[in-house]
Amino acid sequence: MENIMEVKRVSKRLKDFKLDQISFEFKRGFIMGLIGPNGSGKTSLIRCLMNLNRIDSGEVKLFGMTHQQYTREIKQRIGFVYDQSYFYEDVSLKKNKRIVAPFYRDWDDAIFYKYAEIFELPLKKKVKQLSKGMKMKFAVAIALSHHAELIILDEPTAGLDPIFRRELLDILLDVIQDENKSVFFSTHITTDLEQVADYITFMNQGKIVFSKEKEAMFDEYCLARGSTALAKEIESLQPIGVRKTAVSIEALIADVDRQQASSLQERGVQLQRPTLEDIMYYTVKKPGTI
Ligand SMILES: Nc1ncnc2c1ncn2[C@@H]1O[C@H](COP(=O)(O)OP(=O)(O)OP(=O)(O)O)[C@@H](O)[C@H]1O
Repeated sequence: MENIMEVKRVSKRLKDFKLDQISFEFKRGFIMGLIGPNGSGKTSLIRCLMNLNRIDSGEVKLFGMTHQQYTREIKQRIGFVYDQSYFYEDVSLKKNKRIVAPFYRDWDDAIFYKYAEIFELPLKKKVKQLSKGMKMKFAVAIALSHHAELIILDEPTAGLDPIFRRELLDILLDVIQDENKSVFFSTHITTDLEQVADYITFMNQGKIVFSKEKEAMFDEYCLARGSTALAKEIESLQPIGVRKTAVSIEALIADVDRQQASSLQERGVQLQRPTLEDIMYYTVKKPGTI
């Protein structure tokens, strides 16, 4: 499958913050999740992808095109859900839809009304009268209504209740049933990514920590647990991060081979598959802190 997105050594300074040499690729037909702690640069990166932030150096290619040459064409082919509501607050949903639709060459009213029904959108209400979840649903309905090949969402599930969230994730999964389409979204809710993402891109302090296929990422890491008596054994494996209490030690380890694993288990170390949250926590956590 071809790349729908190619980001090469992208840097962007924003006062005292810097996106630093960001590189990753994303294939058509999949879901990629973007994670990272607060302030790691997820929104800034998404703004670069949308050309809302002009990059200082490097290259962003979407559908094989750069914004410098083809920004209008690129934006036609992206359904974008921004982290702030960008609709007219004092205007009804229906009117907002009428304002937005003409910007898109392939706008499809039938799809919009299909989602309006699924989401139970109160089309006559003003945007300002909607709950946060409803605003998000409206933004998603708009993003899905112009046959976009790539849907980019900045924290779409933030502040949504579990039912809304599950519905939205199902819709994103539904989008990629069409192999031509892809979804790229940032989130803090790592379990959402465990459920739906095919690829994970992890940022910290303006840099990419990794960008990997999800299952390959899980295969690479392992969580080791034991009593403090096993601390030396566990620490000799040069863990990425360690958490100690008075009685136990837990550590995230990369690239443990089978032989090492069985010898650790024989000595009483418990090994298990980490969650995405474990991987994030131990990678970001400074050594020596609790
Ligand atoms: N226009 C700007 N001017 C100056 N600094 C900025 C600007 N936009 C973002 N920043 C800074 O860049 C850093 C990264 O912010 P960004 O919103 O990209 O992070 P994030 O990973 O999306 O965070 P969160 O998870 O909290 O939403 C922050 O320190 C922020 O203050």
